Amino acid sequence: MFTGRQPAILRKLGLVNLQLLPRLQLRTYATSKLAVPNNQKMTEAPFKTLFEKIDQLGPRFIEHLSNAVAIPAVSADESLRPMVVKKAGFFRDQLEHLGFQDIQMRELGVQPPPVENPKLELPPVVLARYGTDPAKKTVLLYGHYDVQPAALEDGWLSEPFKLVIDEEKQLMRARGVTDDTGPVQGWLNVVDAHRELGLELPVNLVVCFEGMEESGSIGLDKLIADEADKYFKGVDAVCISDNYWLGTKKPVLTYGLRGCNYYQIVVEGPGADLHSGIFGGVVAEPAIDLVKVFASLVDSQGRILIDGVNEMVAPVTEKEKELYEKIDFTLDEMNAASGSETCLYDNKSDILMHRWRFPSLSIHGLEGAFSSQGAKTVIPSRVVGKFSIRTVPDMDSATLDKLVIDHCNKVFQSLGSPNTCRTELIHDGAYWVSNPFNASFTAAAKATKAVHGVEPDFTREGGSIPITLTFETQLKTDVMLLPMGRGDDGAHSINEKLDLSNYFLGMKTMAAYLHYYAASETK
Ligand SMILES: NCC(=O)N[C@@H](Cc1c[nH]cn1)C(=O)O
Ligand SMILES: [Zn+2]
Ligand SMILES: [Zn+2]
Repeated sequence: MFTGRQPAILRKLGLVNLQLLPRLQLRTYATSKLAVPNNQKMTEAPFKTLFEKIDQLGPRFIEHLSNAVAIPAVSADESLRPMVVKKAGFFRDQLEHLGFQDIQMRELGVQPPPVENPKLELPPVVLARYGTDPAKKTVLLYGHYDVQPAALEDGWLSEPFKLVIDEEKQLMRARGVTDDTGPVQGWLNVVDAHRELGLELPVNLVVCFEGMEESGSIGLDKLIADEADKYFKGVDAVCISDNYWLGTKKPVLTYGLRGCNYYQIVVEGPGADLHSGIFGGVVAEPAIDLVKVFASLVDSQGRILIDGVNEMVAPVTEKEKELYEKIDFTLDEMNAASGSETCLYDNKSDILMHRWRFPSLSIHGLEGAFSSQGAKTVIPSRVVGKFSIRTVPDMDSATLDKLVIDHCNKVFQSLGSPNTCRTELIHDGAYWVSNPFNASFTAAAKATKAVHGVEPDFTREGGSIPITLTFETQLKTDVMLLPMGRGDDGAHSINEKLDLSNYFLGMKTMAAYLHYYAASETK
């Protein structure tokens, strides 16, 4: 249990909802089983001490996270690029302070089109290593320090770039707490806890933190390919903590991701925005053309209507069907996470299959059109529609691009509009499916059992981490996804949160994973 000093410390940091402050009690997230594994190496580094140290350093770990999320590092917003760079510096400073070596801020050059500012520099990739002992295994930790956009007026309960602790719900709220600033900070805290104890890390670490993940990891593929035999030489396993449990109670380990091809449709016409009373019914309106193209992409049941797309999807096998039945998940959990009863499917298997192994098409937004309160009577002269397709085995990315662009061109042609329309890919990232039967997954499963007292479910994820497949193929190594947050954390949404228990138990699981992996029989 934290001491009575905690609330004052947190108040000084401005971390709590002040009305709730007098009742604030940070719990110690005791593990259900403080295992000392039956392995010689592990008994030298008993978890009990390590886990107690993680709890004891709680205020420091929350303060670091609070400082990190205060930097609005939104990679999709060109005007905020200096903030993304600032956040890279924030983590570099911590790495330095923690004794990491060979710290490099790798520049990736100018961001390729489509982009507003043709001279916009990509944010740096932060590389660092901790230890170079040839007798130890080497684990590469990948994470991203950029975040999705967020604005108070979208419906946040508090400023999105200010960490607030909700004492009643025992959670932290801010953009990035779960995706992916919390887990990135968590890894550094694990190193911090070892150092505070004078406890040697059981593995060498290589860190790769990027600032463009939420915008397709532009530029990172090349760096990884270039460094596979240099900076990343000798990496035995890659661990990524950048996804979520399926539900809210049971920890999971993840062996699959969907890919994501993100497109924009640009429709242009009149020379300027026009008065609809003067020009309405007289000029061809770009927004009308755009919604017609949008409407041709997908139906209200989520079926993709672009010829040839569904035909690329690998068929469902009987063996695969059994997998879904074993997963701990319910329609109620799905509804709770979406805050609605809008699910298109009424049973677990269909939900999981449509989340993990079928493609989906989402319409994200419309740039250039009136979107404020009130009733402005304008005809926008140029609109840009944004949509993406989550991809799955065996879809081919280049073939998909061609099918999508041909489809949009064909539909626009059929409108007979004098406007112009072009569809282009903004960025893409590959899907990834791996085999969860390797030393890294086994170590993570043991760590989960030791910390949470339950065996994890093995899941796939509907989201994407564009660089995952690149790590696997370029480094010729196993990649394992070890999520920290829960399925209802609201990543990318309003009021993104990370439960305090997930932050603390997550760090303990990360720490235990490193120890179990070090002790495994693989090197
Ligand atoms: N936590 C992973 C995540 O949120 N990934 C993003 C990555 C992305 C962004 N654009 C395309 N892929 C996701 O939306 O899945
Ligand atoms: Zn992420
Ligand atoms: Zn994300």
